Amino acid sequence: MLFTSIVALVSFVSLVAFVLRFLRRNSIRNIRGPHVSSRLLGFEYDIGRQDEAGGLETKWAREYGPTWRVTGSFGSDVLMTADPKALQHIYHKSAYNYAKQTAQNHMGYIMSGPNIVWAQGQVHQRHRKLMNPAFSTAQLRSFLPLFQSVTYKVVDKWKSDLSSKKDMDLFVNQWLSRAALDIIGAAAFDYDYKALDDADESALAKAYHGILKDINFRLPEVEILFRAAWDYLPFPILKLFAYTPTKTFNRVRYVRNLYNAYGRKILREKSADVDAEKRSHGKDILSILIRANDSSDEKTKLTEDEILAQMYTLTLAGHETTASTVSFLLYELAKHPEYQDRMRREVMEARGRVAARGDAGFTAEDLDGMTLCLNAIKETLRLHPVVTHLPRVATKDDVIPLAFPIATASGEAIHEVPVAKGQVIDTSMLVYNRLPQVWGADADTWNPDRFSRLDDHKQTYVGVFANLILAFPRLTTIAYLNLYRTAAGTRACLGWRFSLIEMQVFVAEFVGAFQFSLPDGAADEIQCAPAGNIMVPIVRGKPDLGTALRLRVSLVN
Ligand code: HEM
Repeated sequence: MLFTSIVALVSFVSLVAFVLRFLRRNSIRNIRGPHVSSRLLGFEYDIGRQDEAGGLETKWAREYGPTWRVTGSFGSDVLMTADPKALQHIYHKSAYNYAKQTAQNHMGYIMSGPNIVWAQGQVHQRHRKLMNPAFSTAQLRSFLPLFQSVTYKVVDKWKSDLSSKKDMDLFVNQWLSRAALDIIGAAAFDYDYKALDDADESALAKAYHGILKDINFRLPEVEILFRAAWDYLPFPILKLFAYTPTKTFNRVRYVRNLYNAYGRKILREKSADVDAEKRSHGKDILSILIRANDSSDEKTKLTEDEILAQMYTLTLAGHETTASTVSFLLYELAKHPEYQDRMRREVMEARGRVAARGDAGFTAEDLDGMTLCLNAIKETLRLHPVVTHLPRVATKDDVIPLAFPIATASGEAIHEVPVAKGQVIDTSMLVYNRLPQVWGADADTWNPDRFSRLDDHKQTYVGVFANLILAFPRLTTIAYLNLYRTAAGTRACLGWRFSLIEMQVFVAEFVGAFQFSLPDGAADEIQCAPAGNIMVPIVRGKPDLGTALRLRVSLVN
């Protein structure tokens, strides 16, 4: 009742603010686009209710071209785009002119406080400058032995379980998530989450499991409106919403309080002068961050709350993302046994060279030399981007260029879209990653060999890794390939190289030791479901199991 009253009040204030804003100017009215089922709830309701993430947006792009207009919450007009030039413009060329949308961004603040993913403008620049040194290539490569030792733990456990049976069915994503959590704990703050030892005993590991899904999956209508209204409210009011009495917010508060208790203790230990020797040599991300902070001037320093927020954010941003991506990759290998065999031969040949050298494990160069494995990672980031779409808001009037012209409602072909200050633009990495114009006629299918024929330097640069990840500079998304590249630029995923090395280790060790196939019924059971702006694997019809992707695992002969 209390919550409903808050929502009613917030919705009223927001509606007034929205109408005033709407009456001012609208420069995208002539752009064509689909109808949505509710003008009040907007397109987020429709795309959040579909079975498979991205199906609807891909259909829209095929009908209207890679840029279209769609109704957002409270009947607002949102520009949606997957156009490479538009993404490049928004994420690289004019990044600070496109701010994060409060309705979506503020949850990050409620979850972990003033962190780098939430920060904007100059505050973001300050966070990024202090955090960058901890993510240099040399620094991240030094984590390779850690990635390997955690991965061997899973490999040894599975081998031991398989010593008495031919095969077993596992929720592989849950194992990967626990392994990735142990890795980020050790790499980021030299802390052992003990998630692999016994997840039931580790309160933090248990609390984290599936949290990104739980706080975004199929939200009730009233909560969708509540969050949409945040766009129209000032920060001091937004801060109060941390105390919202609903299941979602209770969960967020529980995890944050639990985390704060551990985080403050770790931070105190790291910052204390008692172990100055250890502190000056600590190789974990937090130690590097504290050293960079100590030597920066007062104005640019991170506060204790900001450092704490980064720690929590790195944990959240850095484990389920990687675990889900590798799970989707193993799922694709189960469906493509011929590619799995080729990858395994590649891993075995590399192992032969490692043994001939007398080394114990792969070096970073060995992993980089495994082209088939690398292509499988790129292709999975392309077809199953964990972050499917991100909204941005124009902070001033601008003109967004297009690589692929679109026809307006009056039939005119346009090569750019003028946008007014305040315009919301939803950028779809998922649709970009499936554009036949960029990836070829087979863009909807998983085919890692495409990366042997594609020259990503000829593509419009959108993302770091393979031009894939908005978030991962050139290898993709626009972000990983072009995709990781898209949210690349100023706000590229800071952990993309960390995640890449981690994925290379997981893939080489798992494929070298195990065969993956689909258990009976799994083809119908596995669902890549939308949860807010991320994609999560769940068991169809059983979302309460949390994120879950079941595969059959057997030993390689
Ligand atoms: C497959 C794995 C991953 C994916 C798909 C991914 C995706 C993304 C995306 C799309 C963004 C941009 C978000 C936005 O602009 O709103 C981002 C930012 C970020 N990611 Fe990742 N990420 C991954 C792994 C990691 C890992 C392992 C870490 C940490 C070790 C990490 C740390 C961060 C941080 C700190 C940011 C914020 C950067 C900034 O705003 O300056 N990510 N990531």
